[in-house]
Amino acid sequence: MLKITKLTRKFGPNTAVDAVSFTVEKPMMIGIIGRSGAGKSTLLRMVNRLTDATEGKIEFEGRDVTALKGDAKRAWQSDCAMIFQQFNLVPRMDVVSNVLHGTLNRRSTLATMFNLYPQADICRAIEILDRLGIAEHAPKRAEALSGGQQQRVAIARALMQDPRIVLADEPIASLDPMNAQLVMDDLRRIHEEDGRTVIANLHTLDTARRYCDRVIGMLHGRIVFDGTPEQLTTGAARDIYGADAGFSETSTSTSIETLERAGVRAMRTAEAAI
Ligand SMILES: Nc1ncnc2c1ncn2[C@@H]1O[C@H](COP(=O)(O)OP(=O)(O)OP(=O)(O)O)[C@@H](O)[C@H]1O
Repeated sequence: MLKITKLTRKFGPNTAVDAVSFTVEKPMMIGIIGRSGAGKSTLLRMVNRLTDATEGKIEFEGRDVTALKGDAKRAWQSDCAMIFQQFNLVPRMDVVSNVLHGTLNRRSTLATMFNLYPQADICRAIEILDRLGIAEHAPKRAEALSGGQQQRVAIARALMQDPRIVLADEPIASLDPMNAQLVMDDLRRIHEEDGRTVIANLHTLDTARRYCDRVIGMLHGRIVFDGTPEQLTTGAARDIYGADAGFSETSTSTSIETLERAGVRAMRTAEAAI
């Protein structure tokens, strides 16, 4: 369904992404790992068409995504929603309006100017927030929510676009371990329950191993590993991080503790009461 061929992005003399090729045949959850500057963000931004490729091709179900312009490009950006490390919400706007922003690409300028949202969209936004366990925060300003809650609002905004692919650029890098787990659980559910492909840049090995069906490792803009979590041995990780024999996995660990599902549910219930 998604085919990336020799995708390259140069910034002046620096090649951020260097002839990257991979194919996603069926919906799955993919983690992209690698040290800082390996090219992970640039790769995701090219897939979403936020950044133009210098060379190479992106195809989705036979369609050349790299060639899309105007409305067709915006439609593609709805099909592959993006989630960012810093949530990118409008802080002073209420949660439900932030979620409704996910429909921006298919609304008229006039409707956007006057903040006119169809009733059906408002109901859907609340349903999505409810599914993510944060419906009770719908009227609050986004800035009043915790980081973990804000990232779940960002996920809700992405789901509002009904995307085929969800691209997440370091979605848990700013979160504490418990909230990181909630967000990763949500991304996994979005894949399993909705059949959406999730591609997430992750800065820690343990998260990639635990949540992903497939892990892609990048080093200096190139793919140096593409396999299952089981194939991601310490030796393979050492190659990805370009580390010497003293490489330690703990330096790439989030220490996400294994929280019992009941514990997570208890936290969600407590949050609902706030
Ligand atoms: N807009 C830009 N202009 C110039 N250079 C850039 C730009 N964006 C990225 N780069 C460079 O491209 C390389 C890859 O950056 P990128 O952000 O994709 O890496 P990354 O693996 O996502 O790293 P991090 O985890 O730190 O975000 C880096 O050398 C970076 O400095």
